[in-house]
Amino acid sequence: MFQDNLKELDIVLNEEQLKQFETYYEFLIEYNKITNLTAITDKKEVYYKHFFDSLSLTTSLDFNQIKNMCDIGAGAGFPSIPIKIVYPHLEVTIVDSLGKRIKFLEQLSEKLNLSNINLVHERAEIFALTHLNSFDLVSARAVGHLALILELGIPMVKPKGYFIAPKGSNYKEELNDSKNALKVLKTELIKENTFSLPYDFGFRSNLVFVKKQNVNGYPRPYAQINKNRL
Ligand SMILES: C[S@@+](CC[C@H](N)C(=O)[O-])C[C@H]1O[C@@H](n2cnc3c(N)ncnc32)[C@H](O)[C@@H]1O
Repeated sequence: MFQDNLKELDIVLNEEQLKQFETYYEFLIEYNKITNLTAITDKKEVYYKHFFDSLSLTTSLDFNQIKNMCDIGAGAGFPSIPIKIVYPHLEVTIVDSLGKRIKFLEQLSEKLNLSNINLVHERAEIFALTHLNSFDLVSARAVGHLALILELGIPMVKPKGYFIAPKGSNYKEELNDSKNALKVLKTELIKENTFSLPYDFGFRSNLVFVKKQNVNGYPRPYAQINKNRL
């Protein structure tokens, strides 16, 4: 059962939070019939591949010490909305380039009674330019190669703040290909939290980085990022 499995993550949900996850699931499935949000619709799979997987980030850092978080390309809200349900004190900013996903998130936030949440329809590389050094934590799940998401996200992280990249089984290769990005962005890998989702739903690795100091000139315009990855 979801509640029992969450003990692995040191999470105990109260009645209200359990209901929020139920509402999240129901609204996601309903909205998914008219707008493409997720290919995963089976209830157990949504609870583990989306909710549990998102919440797994919380074992990597002490989230009580995190005040604000930016989630790049959250799509249907992963990983930041499940985290926000469990840590309501967090100020969450979601930046997604697809307006229909932001519209879904606006309605979802209302249904879940979430406050202190900013939903921005914008490309991250544009949004970042006006939000440099602003967040305690930035994350991006399933948005692209590690070097790409580091370039989009690290400029927004406060110096000494964190970036978490949830990755799959090819994480070592991506890390290897991101050595230059880490050097240029003055960022260091501090943890590799590897685990398997319950019920054999897959292998995951949450890569935790710390930004050592401010860095100027990033992110570059998207055409440049795409043409010449760091
Ligand atoms: C595959 S979905 C992943 C959604 C969610 N993070 C998850 O794990 O289920 C990628 C999302 O990133 C958004 N995206 C891709 N590139 C982006 C960019 N440069 N800036 C903002 N959002 C972006 C897309 O619109 C999409 O919603």
